[in-house]
Amino acid sequence: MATRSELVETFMTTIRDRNPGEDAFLQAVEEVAEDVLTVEKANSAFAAARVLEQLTEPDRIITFRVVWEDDTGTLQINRGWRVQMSNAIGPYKGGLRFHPSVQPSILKFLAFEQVFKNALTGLPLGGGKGGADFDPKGRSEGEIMRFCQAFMAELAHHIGPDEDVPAGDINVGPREIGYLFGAYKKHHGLFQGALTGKGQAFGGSAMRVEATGYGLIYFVAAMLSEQGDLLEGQRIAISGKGNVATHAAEKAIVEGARVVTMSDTSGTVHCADGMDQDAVAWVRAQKAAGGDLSNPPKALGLTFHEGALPWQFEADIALPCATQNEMDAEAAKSAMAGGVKLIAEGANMPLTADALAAVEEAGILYAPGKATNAGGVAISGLEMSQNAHGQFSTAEEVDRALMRIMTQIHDTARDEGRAGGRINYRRGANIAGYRKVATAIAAFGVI
Ligand SMILES: NC(=O)C1=CN([C@@H]2O[C@H](COP(=O)(O)OP(=O)(O)OC[C@H]3O[C@@H](n4cnc5c(N)ncnc54)[C@H](O)[C@@H]3O)[C@@H](O)[C@H]2O)C=CC1
Ligand SMILES: O=C(O)CCC(=O)C(=O)O
Repeated sequence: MATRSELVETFMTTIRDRNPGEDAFLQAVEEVAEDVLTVEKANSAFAAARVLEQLTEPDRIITFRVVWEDDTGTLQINRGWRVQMSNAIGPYKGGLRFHPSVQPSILKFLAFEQVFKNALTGLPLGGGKGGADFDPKGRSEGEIMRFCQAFMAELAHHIGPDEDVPAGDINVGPREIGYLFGAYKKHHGLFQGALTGKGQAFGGSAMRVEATGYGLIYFVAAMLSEQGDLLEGQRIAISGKGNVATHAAEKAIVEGARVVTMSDTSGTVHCADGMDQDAVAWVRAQKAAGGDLSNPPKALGLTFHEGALPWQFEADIALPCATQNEMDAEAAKSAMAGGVKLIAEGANMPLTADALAAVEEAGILYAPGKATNAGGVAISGLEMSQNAHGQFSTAEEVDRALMRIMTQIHDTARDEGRAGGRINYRRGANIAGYRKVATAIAAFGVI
């Protein structure tokens, strides 16, 4: 009988051959394969359906040209994509990212992760991801609007409330979703919930903006509670300055934790005593204005460290909330040397494979993004049902639902991940997400 690592190696050889050079995608697949291939092998229906192999091959990837005019009247050409990975348990669902680094390998890894994450929410959501290699940095409001409209002119052919429901991701927030939804509505002449993260004036859910960051903190609270510990008084190092980072910081402060860092590509702002909400609001305003964190007002009590990562400062908890592979093994070791005993991912796959190995070897608590940042897509799922029923929930109701869903994801990952007196949340999340999707795929027969 093949050992577990032989199983993974044989499987990954096929996947590598089929996806040469797609490093981020291969990294995400290998991490899941390590945990689920033995489950697949032990279940004859899953094995016969070759579920994991099916899930590594997107249902389709739509590629399109996006032509728009900049403020000087010059024609600009970008490339857009939508990776529709799996609709086994619901319509394709996942965000849109506008960033110059966007290309199919990145979107395939994000869409692959999204399949498992969405299954963990317990809602009927398939997995997808999309975006464009458009860089909004330095672009005017008019340019952003025209880009969004040109992007949607193509994407509108491929999405719809029962087909594929995009939302935001890096550089796609409420403003961009407004432009995208307006363009979708005009294209089809229909008012349909084909996007989530919409403004509440036109079908959006309360709390969608806050959901990913708040949900991350609810998940961390559940991890700590499992250890008989509390958030109150914990020093939390956060990376990033975007939607996830700032809402995680905001909620952590409300819960009595001390947020000691936030960051961007220019460096890290630090406050050993813990930032207040004014400091978080300033960080958020810098992101909105396209500025960096290099010059915090004195009154906020922040010190700026050019080029520094948050992981070189003392903390109890690390929440990487910026982007993929932002924390390498050296950074992870530095965080642990500085006192970090729990790492929970706000971003998608922010730890490199080596960082993950270092964290697991050290035996500290770790939870993967597909579990911890699922709050955003969960509230997107609730936005879809609110749109379908024409009935809207209050912020308090949505927040309660968010807490319930995050606690349920925590408990599911904990129960599947218990081994030898320890909890392996990575394994638990991978197996629980896989099982749900695999059961559906196996039921469909050969199709
Ligand atoms: N917005 C959402 O609801 C969800 C977002 N995520 C993930 O959270 C992460 C952050 O997304 P948002 O906060 O929504 O984006 P955002 O557009 O609001 O903020 C972008 C963040 O990414 C950082 N960033 C971007 N490129 C970077 C780079 N090359 N190096 C270092 N930092 C970089 C920025 O400093 C900023 O913190 C991403 O991994 C995203 O996929 C995950 C689940 C849901
Ligand atoms: O709400 C959504 O559909 C998008 C969420 C997302 O992109 C993510 O979970 O990474």
